[in-house]
Amino acid sequence: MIYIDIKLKRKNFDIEVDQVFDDGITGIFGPSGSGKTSILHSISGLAQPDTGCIKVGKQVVYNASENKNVSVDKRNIGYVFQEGRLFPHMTVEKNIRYGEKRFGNKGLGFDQIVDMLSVRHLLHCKPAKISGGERQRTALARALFACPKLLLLDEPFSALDKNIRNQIIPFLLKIHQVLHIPILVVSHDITDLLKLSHRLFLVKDGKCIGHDHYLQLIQRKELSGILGANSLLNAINMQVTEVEPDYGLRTLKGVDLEKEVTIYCLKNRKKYQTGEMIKVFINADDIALSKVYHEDISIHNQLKGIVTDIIDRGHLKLCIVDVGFPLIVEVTSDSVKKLAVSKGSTVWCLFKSVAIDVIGQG
Ligand SMILES: Nc1ncnc2c1ncn2[C@@H]1O[C@H](COP(=O)(O)OP(=O)(O)OP(=O)(O)O)[C@@H](O)[C@H]1O
Repeated sequence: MIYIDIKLKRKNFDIEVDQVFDDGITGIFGPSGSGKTSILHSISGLAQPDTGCIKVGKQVVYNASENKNVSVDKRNIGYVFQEGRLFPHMTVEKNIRYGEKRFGNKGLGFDQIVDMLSVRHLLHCKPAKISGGERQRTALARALFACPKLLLLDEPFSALDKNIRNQIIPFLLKIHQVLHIPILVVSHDITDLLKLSHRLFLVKDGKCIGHDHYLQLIQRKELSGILGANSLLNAINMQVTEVEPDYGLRTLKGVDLEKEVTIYCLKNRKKYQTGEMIKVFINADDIALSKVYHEDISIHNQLKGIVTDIIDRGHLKLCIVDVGFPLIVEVTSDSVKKLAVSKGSTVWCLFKSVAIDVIGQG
């Protein structure tokens, strides 16, 4: 847990945050200049709040009233910046081992970290000779080797293209699975954040305007300005149950759901194996609604569900359909009227097997 109750003067406004972050992965999202980095800097010790208190796990790292301000290197917090900030004159190995001298290593061993982040083959290279994604993995390995109690990631993907981002995300999920430490990630791309976590912390003008599950946040009309500008995304944990090698068609089963949900996915880029845990992403506007099941149709996925909520977005409506998990479906208001869909209606949610994006969970 991270407890943060601080005030910090900035040029155009004051940062005022009074929040508790759980031990999961939290995505921090907000307009440029809204104070996201200032909040991470306050937690890490790179900025000193004017008043308040910050506690990371059991350790009070800052308390203005007691004049307590633990220095950056004693806070045991891993911080990974946008461009990794590796030492250019050191090899990947020396970069990773750098934290050891200052903090010691009481957590994962060098080999375990190197294998977890797949950087063993790079150990003798200098940062200039490796790719952006490899540099970010090295920066993550260096942060982990210092055995942090908390990991802060400030725009860790922004210098990377989409394919490389999708390669880094499974490493972050794996880090969280293995270490169970809280991770706060700042990104201007909500899709990246949702690939990592459902929990979002929304910031505007230095204040928290929402800190909740994505599904709860999109239901709040006043947040549509900040969240509505982005394509809404469904993110579901699933397991591969069957692989059809000839067609690349995979059957995926929902994990920890009330009822079994099977969807079909066509992904040839990576060969996922039966039994593998993956995350599945479907854009809300790639899903169509129907009041009937269609026998003769090429669309592979038709999930039956009950509409639990309809959120008004002007000429668009967000239908939340319980198909075993809450599926967000974006359709025009006109379609909702034509189909006479309302709360409690039974509907089929249709989406093509190619409309699904998938990342492994490591
Ligand atoms: N050291 C500082 N002293 C005073 N004001 C600052 C300082 N650093 C940043 N600011 C201002 O505080 C505000 C918040 O900046 P911050 O970098 O925290 O926002 P951000 O949400 O991370 O922005 P971005 O998404 O563009 O990186 C901005 O208006 C910025 O100009």
